[in-house]
Amino acid sequence: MDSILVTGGGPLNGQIPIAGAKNACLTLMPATLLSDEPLTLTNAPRLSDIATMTTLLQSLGAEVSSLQGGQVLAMSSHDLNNLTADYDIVRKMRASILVLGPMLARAGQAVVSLPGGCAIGARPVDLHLKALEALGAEMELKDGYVHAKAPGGLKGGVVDFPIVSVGATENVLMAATLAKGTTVINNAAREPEIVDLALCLQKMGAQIEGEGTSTITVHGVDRLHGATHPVVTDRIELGTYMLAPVICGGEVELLGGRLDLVGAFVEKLDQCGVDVTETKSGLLVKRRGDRVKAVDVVTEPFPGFPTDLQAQMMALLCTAEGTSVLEEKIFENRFMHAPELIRMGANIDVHGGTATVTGVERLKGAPVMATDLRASVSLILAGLAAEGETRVSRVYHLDRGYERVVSKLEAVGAKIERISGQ
Ligand SMILES: CC(=O)N[C@H]1[C@@H](OP(=O)(O)OP(=O)(O)OC[C@H]2O[C@@H](n3ccc(=O)[nH]c3=O)[C@H](O)[C@@H]2O)O[C@H](CO)[C@@H](O)[C@@H]1O
Ligand SMILES: C=C(OP(=O)(O)O)C(=O)O
Repeated sequence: MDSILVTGGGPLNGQIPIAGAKNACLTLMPATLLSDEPLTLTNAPRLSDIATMTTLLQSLGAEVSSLQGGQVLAMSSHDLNNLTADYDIVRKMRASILVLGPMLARAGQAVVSLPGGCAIGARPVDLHLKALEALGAEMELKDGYVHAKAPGGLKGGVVDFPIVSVGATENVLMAATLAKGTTVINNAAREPEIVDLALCLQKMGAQIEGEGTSTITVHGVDRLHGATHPVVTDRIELGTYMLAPVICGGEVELLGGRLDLVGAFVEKLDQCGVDVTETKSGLLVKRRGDRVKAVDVVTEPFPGFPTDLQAQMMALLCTAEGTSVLEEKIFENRFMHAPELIRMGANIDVHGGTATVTGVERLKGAPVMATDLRASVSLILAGLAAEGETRVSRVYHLDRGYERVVSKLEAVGAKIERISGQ
């Protein structure tokens, strides 16, 4: 197992290019199952999660070619010769459940392994199943698998989500494109990844209105055709690297960065004492003083502060002046980075879904363990600001969501290296 060694040091200066969004690409890829014509995605990120989705789609009979070093994914689902998403693939990645809606819509049946919980929470899929039932699907849970059927095809319906779910909105949005009649999705997720999916489906011939708002209306069509679509910028990778010059000092331009993707996050940065300026190529980030000020953060669905940036924000607030309160409202167990940050000298008190962080002047390097994707990168950010060396182990979590993290940070002056097999 590889680890990453970070030596805390001076300011970071230069440019970091931001990749296409993992979470958009993971829902755009299953959209290929909706059509027998090719779907090509450009600006795809090169990540292990994308490789896992590739394997899953191929196991269902789709052809997926990774071109231009992985930045272009050429997919074609002419024949779906297997309608079972196997446990051995699904268990690796929860986003695998996103093949359920498209398979059901196209083939009238699907068997998908239940993904199970993960380190950050139980993460049930009940909302995915109920939403598809509202479109006439019949569901049975057997031996750890969801057996779904829609013998006469899916029919438009009304979906009322009791809470906002990104994945469930994506699943039912894809399914509704081929359902007979009109579907209304109430309390839909508004994340940029949903808008990106809707844009791609529209290019494929889907009739969708209201994407980016809480009510999405889909008028079903008989078939979808091929399309080419660029994956939207990764707002979580963007937010993560925006924190690098804030934690270390210096000035970094995030190429491809867009303010509309990170509004709530930028608002918090401004309150902390950080300048974020739009440039021709992206966003320029610079800390105003020597040390940021404490700020309270509550995670919420978009357009609120994203849960996927909470760990990284905590790493920053560990060295802020004053006491910050972070409330995690999306996942019940998403503070596993806190004990590791405490090993580096942070002052953090966790009670249920609330973490109180009192800033210290400087963290100290230590061996730490990554427990999930965003926790891993928060420890790297903390290490960049700490005195001495920080070794982050279990970095396979990081490979799920950050491409070329070492070279991107090295390019702006960070002392960071990947060590194989440790
Ligand atoms: C691949 C992907 O895009 N992952 C993102 C997606 O995950 P994901 O789509 O899994 O997250 P959801 O928005 O569905 O989860 C929100 C909340 O709803 C709960 N829930 C969800 C579905 C369900 O059927 N029942 C249920 O109770 C979840 O446990 C969680 O507490 O959105 C999350 C919230 O922004 C992000 O942190 C993840 O990075
Ligand atoms: C939680 C995340 O991803 P996933 O939903 O794929 O586990 C994430 O991207 O931070």
